[in-house]
Amino acid sequence: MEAAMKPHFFNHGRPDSDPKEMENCHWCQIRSFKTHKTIPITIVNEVDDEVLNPNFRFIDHSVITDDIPVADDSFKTGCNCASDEDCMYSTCQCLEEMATDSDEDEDEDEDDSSRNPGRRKRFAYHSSGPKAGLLRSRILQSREPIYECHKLCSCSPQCPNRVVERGRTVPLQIFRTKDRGWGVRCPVDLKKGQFVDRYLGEIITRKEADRRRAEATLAERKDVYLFALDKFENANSDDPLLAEPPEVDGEWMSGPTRFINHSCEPNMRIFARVGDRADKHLHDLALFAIQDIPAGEELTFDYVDGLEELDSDAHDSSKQKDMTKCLCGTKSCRGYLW
Ligand SMILES: C[S@@+](CC[C@H](N)C(=O)[O-])C[C@H]1O[C@@H](n2cnc3c(N)ncnc32)[C@H](O)[C@@H]1O
Repeated sequence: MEAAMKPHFFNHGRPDSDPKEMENCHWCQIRSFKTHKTIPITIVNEVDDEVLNPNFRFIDHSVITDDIPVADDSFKTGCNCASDEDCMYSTCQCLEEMATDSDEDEDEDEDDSSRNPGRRKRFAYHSSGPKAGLLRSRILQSREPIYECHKLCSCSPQCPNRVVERGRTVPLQIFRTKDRGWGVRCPVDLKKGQFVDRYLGEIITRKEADRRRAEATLAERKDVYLFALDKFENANSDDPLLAEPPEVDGEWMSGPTRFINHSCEPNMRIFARVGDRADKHLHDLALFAIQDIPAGEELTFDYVDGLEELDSDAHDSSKQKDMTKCLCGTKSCRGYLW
């Protein structure tokens, strides 16, 4: 690892540095992100001599491939709330499809519908006090999508309904585990309901994802990095992208979340987050802490969260021989990843 870092720390930045070498350097890639000074991504290996695959590239936003249509700006709409505060209430157009209002939320400590009966908070987050900006418990326990304001809305970038939109706010560290390759931890404490980061990658058609799966020598290896954007999948939809949703491939380009390992007792969960509803098929995969996570604890999520077929395969002895053994080490470990 030290040898791999040397060219970066001694050469990159000099006027005579090889631009190609710098382009392929992981440290140059992560240092180029505008968040690097305040919330850096770091890479450490205190276990062995492994380095990250040199063909992997760090990116700070997903790359939409040419085959994926993006809605024309004329089809996009934002809310026209008069103030940022208005974006918390059911009157905000961005929240029309949020399932229910917040007064059903047991731990909602700040709902003012009793004081102000015409206005019911509907957005996904707590709005004030120590929990401000954290996902509300009812949503945290559900698998409901999160609808947020975005850049075409009339509200400001500080709008309380733009948590994922504003991006990662905590540093992350990629570290070498003893038995599961690389993993990820956060050097600061995370709170239950706190947004951590998006899962990034190349956004490709399902057809292309199937082609890549078939091309990979071991299909299981490829599946590890492919996530379908299927929250709104509807086989009968006239919209081909909802009938056959795209997938995100994080194998060769992604952010730090691509190195997060699986646990059968995870401390995070992925939520579908929608910005502009015209681009629903391109919803974000947003990772949130589902419990308080102390600084330095490994971050994990359940790779088969809600996928009953894979879950039952893990208990089927005839299928187990072809499955990857799970080493999460938790009490409720299913024994196999997939
Ligand atoms: C998305 S990658 C996570 C990063 C990976 N550890 C690496 O070094 O690139 C998924 C792969 O990590 C390993 N992995 C993740 N969670 C695991 C677990 N609970 N038990 C065993 N292996 C795991 C498996 O090899 C799996 O195919």
